[in-house]
Order: sequence, then C-alpha cells, then structure tokens
Amino acid sequence: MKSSLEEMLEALRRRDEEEKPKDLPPTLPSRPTSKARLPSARRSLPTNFKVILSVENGSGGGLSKLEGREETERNEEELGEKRDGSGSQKMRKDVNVGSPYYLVQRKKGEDKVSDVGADVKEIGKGKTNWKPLRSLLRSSWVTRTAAKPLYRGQNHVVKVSASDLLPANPEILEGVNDLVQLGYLNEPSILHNLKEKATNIPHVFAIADTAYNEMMNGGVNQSIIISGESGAGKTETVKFTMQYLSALGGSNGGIESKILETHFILEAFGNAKTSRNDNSTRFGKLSKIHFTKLGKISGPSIQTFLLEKSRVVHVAAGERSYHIFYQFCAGAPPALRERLNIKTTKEYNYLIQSDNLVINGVDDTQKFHKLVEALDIAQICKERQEQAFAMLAAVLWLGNISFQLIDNEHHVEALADEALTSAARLMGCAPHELMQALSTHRIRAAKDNIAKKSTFQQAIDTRDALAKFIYASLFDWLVEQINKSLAGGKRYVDRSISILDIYGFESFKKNSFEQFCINYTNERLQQHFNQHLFKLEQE
Ligand SMILES: Nc1ncnc2c1ncn2[C@@H]1O[C@H](COP(=O)(O)OP(=O)(O)OP(=O)(O)O)[C@@H](O)[C@H]1O
Repeated sequence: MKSSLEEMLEALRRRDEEEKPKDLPPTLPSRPTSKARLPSARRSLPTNFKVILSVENGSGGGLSKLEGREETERNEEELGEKRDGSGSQKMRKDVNVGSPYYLVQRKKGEDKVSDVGADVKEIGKGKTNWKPLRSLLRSSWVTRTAAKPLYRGQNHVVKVSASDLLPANPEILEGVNDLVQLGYLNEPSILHNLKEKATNIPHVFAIADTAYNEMMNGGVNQSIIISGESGAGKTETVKFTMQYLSALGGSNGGIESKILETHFILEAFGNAKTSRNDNSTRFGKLSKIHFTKLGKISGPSIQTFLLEKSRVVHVAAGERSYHIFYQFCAGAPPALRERLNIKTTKEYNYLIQSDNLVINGVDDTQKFHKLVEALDIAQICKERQEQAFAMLAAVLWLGNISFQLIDNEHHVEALADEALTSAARLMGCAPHELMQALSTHRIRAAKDNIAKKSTFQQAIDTRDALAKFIYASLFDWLVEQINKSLAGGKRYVDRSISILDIYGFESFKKNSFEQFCINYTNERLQQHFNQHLFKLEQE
C-alpha cells in the first residue's frame, strides 16, 4: 500500500511528464550530499571545551580528578558512538556538558551489578534510569559495573543511591515533538528529549551549520532561502542564522553587531506596519557573509530588491508608511526641525491616509535616536545625514502639494503654497521649476518631445512618481553607504554564504502591482522547491 507522500510524488511525476512547463526556472546546482536537517554527527571540539572528570571511587574515598591524555581520549569517546569490545552491541553514552543528567543504560546481558555500591542494584533488570548528578559533580558519568567498566582503563565507579534515580523513557520515545507523549515526564527526561529534538528536526542553526560545512569542505558558496508568508518570522530567522555564522566564523560578535546596527537603518527605511506584521519587511534582502579560506568571516555585504515604493504615497487603512517618516517627525531635534521645516505626522497628507500614526509599544522618538547612532556607526557623516533627512522632508511636503484648475479643459497647476516652496527648497530647485514640472507632462510627437498641460490625475501621478523616485533613490544610496562601511575598503574574494530574506506571500483587501510581484516571487520559489526537492527525494 502506498503512503500519501508516495501518491503525491507519483502524481507530481505524472503531471510533469504530461505537461512539461515551457517556463522552466533555472536549474539548481546539484544538491549537497549531506542532509541539511542534520548537523555533522562528529565535529571537532571547541578549543575551550573541557570535561572535568571527577568520580567518587569505589573505595568510598574522596573525589578524584582525571586529566591529561586519558581525559582527552574519553572526551572523544563521549561525543561519538563507540562499539564495545565484542563489537556486537553499540554502547550508548549520553554525556552532555551543559546538563547535569546522564543516562544510565544497561548493556544486554549485564544484569549483575554486584561490584558497584549496593544501592545500584536497585536499578532493576532491563530498566533505564536517570541519575541526576547536579548535587555531586559538574560533569561525570555513571558506570554500572566495576568488573567490566564502561570505559577502558577506568576503575572508578559512582555510588548511586536509588532515591536519586528517576525512570527514563524507552528509546522509541526519544525526540518526540509533543512532550505529552513521554511516559515519564520528569525534568531529565524533558531535557534529554529537547536535546534529541534539536538534532532531529530542521533547525535554523543546523541549516546554517550544514551550509558552513559544505562551504568549507566542498569549497562551494552556499545560499539559504528563507521563505514563508508575511509575519512567519523570516527576518528574525535571518538574525539567528547570522548569529550562528558569526559564532562559527569567529567574529567575536563584532561583525554581527555591526550587521545588526546597519540592519536597523534598513529596517527604519524599508519596514512598515502592515495588517499582518507591525514590522513587515517591504523589500527583498540578500545578505552575504564572506569568509576567508580558513573559515573566518571577512565581512558582510547586502543587496536589496524591489522596495515597495507605492507605500510612500499610498497607505491602506490599519497600516503605516515606512517607519522612518514617523521616527523622523517624532524625534528630529528642534534645530533640524527648523532648518528642514518639519511638522508633526498629522500635518502630512501621505501619512494621514491611515489612522495608524503610532504602533503600540513602539517609541518612535527613541527609535530615531537609535537610527542616528546607527548612521554614525555606518560612517555616514552628519552633513550627509542631514541631506538624507532633507529628502525625507521633501517627500512629505510633496504629498501636501495641491492643484487648481486653470482652464475649461481640466488642466491644472500646482498651488504656490508652503508645501510647494518647502519641497522646492529642500530639493534644491526654484518653486516655479517644480510647479512647471508637476503641472506638465511630456509626450513624444515624431522626433520631438512636447510639454503638455496636465489634468488633475496626471499631475497627481507626476507628483507621486517624483516622491517615490526620491525615496527609492534615498534607499539605494543608503544601501550603498552601508556596504561601503561594512567592507571597509576590503575586496571579498573567497567563500560566502548568502541568506535571502524576501517579503512573504500576502493578500490584502486591495492588492497592487507590488503584491503581484511579491506573490509571483513566492510562487516561483515554491515551484523551485517542488520541482527540485520532491524530485530528488523521489530519486
Ligand atoms: N523566533 C522568534 N522569537 C520571537 N518572536 C518572533 C520570532 N519570530 C518571529 N517573531 C515575532 O513575529 C514578528 C514577525 O516576524 P518577522 O518580522 O520575522 O516576520 P517575516 O516573516 O519577516 O514577515 P514579513 O514577510 O512581513 O517581513 C516579529 O516582529 C516578532 O514579534
């Protein structure tokens, strides 16, 4: 009888054979041989790793400490799996440096424990028990028989009191997703189960680990695509991935914190509150971490895609425009406010399209101060910062420009009011030049470009297009500055891991061209997944 997965795969294969799509996505490089969900089973020990082995010896003497070569050998053994002398049965050793609990497990045919302290006999035949060692030792293990010790060369045993023992679950229940399934729900069982789960289900650290190993061992640059619908947690997952790679790449937190600071700038300018997520990323982001041949991080770089420009001029009910506008209006210091003629958010038409001018629990003033710090860290000088803020103010004032009818043919002209003069000044042009640019449009007749007066809708479209263009250019400029700052003059030549965080699938009451692009991208990614992963699994 076929399983539902087999049936689904067969249906996919049949469909693919019947209708070969003309619009095939580009083929992916061959799949790595290791399983992305599992980190390599055996890895070298961190340099600072040390197990202090202290056991109470059988004679009932004090704690003895074993160090040196013997200890190193044991550490190696503890972390792997080893066969016993007969080679017939796998010995199970769960030694977790971070946990005070160890699994005491009998080998088949090893029922006699007479050489060990009398209490151990209480464990009972064929049963597995936990021995909490918190009160005794920081790390150690328990052996069941001194006559046939678990570790070669080891004559030490731990006396185990039956009252210290807790029942353990059978192996079949190890790593269950739902703790309720555990027969024994004691603390060591839960800790052990969590430890098993961490390595048996897909985990962001395991994926990052595999990418790193593949890059180092296979010498092939890696990509991690983080997908999921809006609000699923992609951006947060990227941060965890970076954290892990930073730890592996030995950046001592330096690179990671620099990346996070610069991400704060991108978040201010590229994230916004939507109906699904208070901090929704409104652009695609490819973060690349570059490594040296030795696997050390040499630096990161960022590439962005398709910023949702329409949000600058149109905000749906319940949403907000980009965070930066609200942070800027709330937090700009008085001198800057005066120089750039900055008002409160309530006075800008682009922002008051939605009632949501604040986000619960978010302090825009404080965020603005943090942003300025991040701009300083990104080495964007104060003069450049003010120019960038001037562009923001210009965008806001553009939204306040209104038009009046000037003839009977529905042609309009921009009103020469505070909005027009402020926007023109901030953009560095004369008010009449901006008025003309907004009130006319150019058409091509034969080989000539002719300026024609605009109707109301044409003038609004021109104004909004200008606002969107300025904002998108500002965003691109910021990304460029951030990359320059992160690179610090270095050229990256060696290996890299790229992490793609794209906007998630979304469907609003009113969807625009951006939603079309966002959802199309997500569909294509899903298609990649189906086509390559399912097919390869099937093979
Ligand atoms: N691992 C996590 N731990 C705690 N909170 C999380 C975690 N992942 C996500 N969240 C919460 O969910 C919110 C949305 O997550 P995130 O912004 O990462 O989603 P997203 O998938 O990137 O969404 P979008 O596609 O809209 O950008 C976060 O602001 C945070 O509050």
